[in-house]
Amino acid sequence: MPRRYFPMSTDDQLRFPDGFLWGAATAAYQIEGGADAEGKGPSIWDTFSHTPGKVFHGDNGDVACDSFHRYGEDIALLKRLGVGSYRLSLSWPRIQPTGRGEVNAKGLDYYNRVIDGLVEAGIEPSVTLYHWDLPQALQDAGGWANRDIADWFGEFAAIAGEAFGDRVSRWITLNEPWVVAHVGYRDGRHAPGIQDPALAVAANHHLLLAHGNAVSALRASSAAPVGITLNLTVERPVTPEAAAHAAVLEARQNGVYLDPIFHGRYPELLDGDASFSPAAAGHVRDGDFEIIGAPLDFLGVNFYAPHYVGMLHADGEPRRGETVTGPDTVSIQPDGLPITAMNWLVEPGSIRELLTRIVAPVTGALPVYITENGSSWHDYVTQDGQVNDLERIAYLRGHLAAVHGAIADGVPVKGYFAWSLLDNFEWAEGYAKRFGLVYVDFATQERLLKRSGEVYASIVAANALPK
Ligand SMILES: OC[C@@H]1[C@@H](O)[C@H](O)[C@@H](O)c2nc(CNc3ccccc3)cn21
Repeated sequence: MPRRYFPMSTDDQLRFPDGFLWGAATAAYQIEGGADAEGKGPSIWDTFSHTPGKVFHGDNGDVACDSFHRYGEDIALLKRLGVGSYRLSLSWPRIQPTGRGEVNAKGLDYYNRVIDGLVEAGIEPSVTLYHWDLPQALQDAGGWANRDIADWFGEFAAIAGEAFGDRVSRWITLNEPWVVAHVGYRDGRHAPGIQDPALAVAANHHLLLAHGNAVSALRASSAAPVGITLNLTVERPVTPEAAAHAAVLEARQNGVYLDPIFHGRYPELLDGDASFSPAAAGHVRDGDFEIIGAPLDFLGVNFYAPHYVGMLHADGEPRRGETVTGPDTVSIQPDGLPITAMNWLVEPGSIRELLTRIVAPVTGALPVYITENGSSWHDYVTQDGQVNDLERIAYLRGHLAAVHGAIADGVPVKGYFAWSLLDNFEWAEGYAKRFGLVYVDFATQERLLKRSGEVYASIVAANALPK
């Protein structure tokens, strides 16, 4: 990969390339509330969050950050941050209450208000079509395990493209299809809460078909660039013996999306493994890879933390910091690395490794956006009304420096979206885990810019990271 030179740093700061896109991200179910407002149909997360035992503390997204009503406050906060773009997602059941056919005009009206407000504020709308909140009526028809969903999603994409395509600056078809398939259908920690590897591997393939149909539908209805967002993993073997296992884990999470999209096949490393490879499970039909491989304008990458993996000791006993993950494998929490409130490791160099070792060899000159990166900490408001989230600031600075390093290595990273603009509904963790640059008091819905938000705003304004 050619090393790209531009005056990227001076003695006291790391300067990002001119035109680098700074943003912040959210998702519909996590911030909107208005769960049944103005004709919105139920989503699988409405169902899941109201199912006892599924979400911490019994939390749900009925109100969330009340952005259905307070989107103007959110836009004002985006302006305060000075970001060039806001990554939001559309609630499919707010636009199509049953996921097929009838369109809810009031649902379109809401997103028109938000998108018009962003455009008026000079902030580019980066719109994710699907961020996990499937219409419940489609789940009742099999959800992502039903191959017909590829057509249902294509229809939804066409509606969105025709309604908003004249003002959207970039489209993301899916957010993290791996989580949708494997956390929703394999381990069941997320909606729809299914634990069935066969359905998970089917969903893996149908999500890609749906993605391909959405690319075509958006191309027909909007001039804006189109991409997909993948949560790619960095698996670090702690011994040479664990290297093969690490490669399999990366194939199971990265390869099952990167390879079909960019290489027209599933990972050879998974050949014969019907529980992870849709090809081995018999889901691939003639013409599928032509649909899935629709050329993209960019790749979105979500990344938070690396994983360390090793082999179980001969005595079969996991050591301190080791968790058994298979007959002879363990995941490892290395000593000495900070961990966030989500128990995720803080190791900024891993995002540079992800971009240089895993992404760039596949995407080449294709633009890459970090569509999510951030951290959760035990934030609180001090007596003098501040949130001094120093750990989040350290995480942010470390990861931006590493992204800067990847750019210097020649990876064409064109933008960075902080996760998240707001503290919000953190899926199965409910409101207990805060990722926002803005603190939300859920009792009053008051928003308060954290110290990290102030620091991010200064980085954005300078297009540089002070050393
Ligand atoms: O958990 C933080 C965010 C979440 O709020 C976003 O909606 C979602 O896009 C997101 N993805 C990840 C990374 N991947 C992941 C892996 C397993 C379960 C959940 C998320 C983190 N996050």
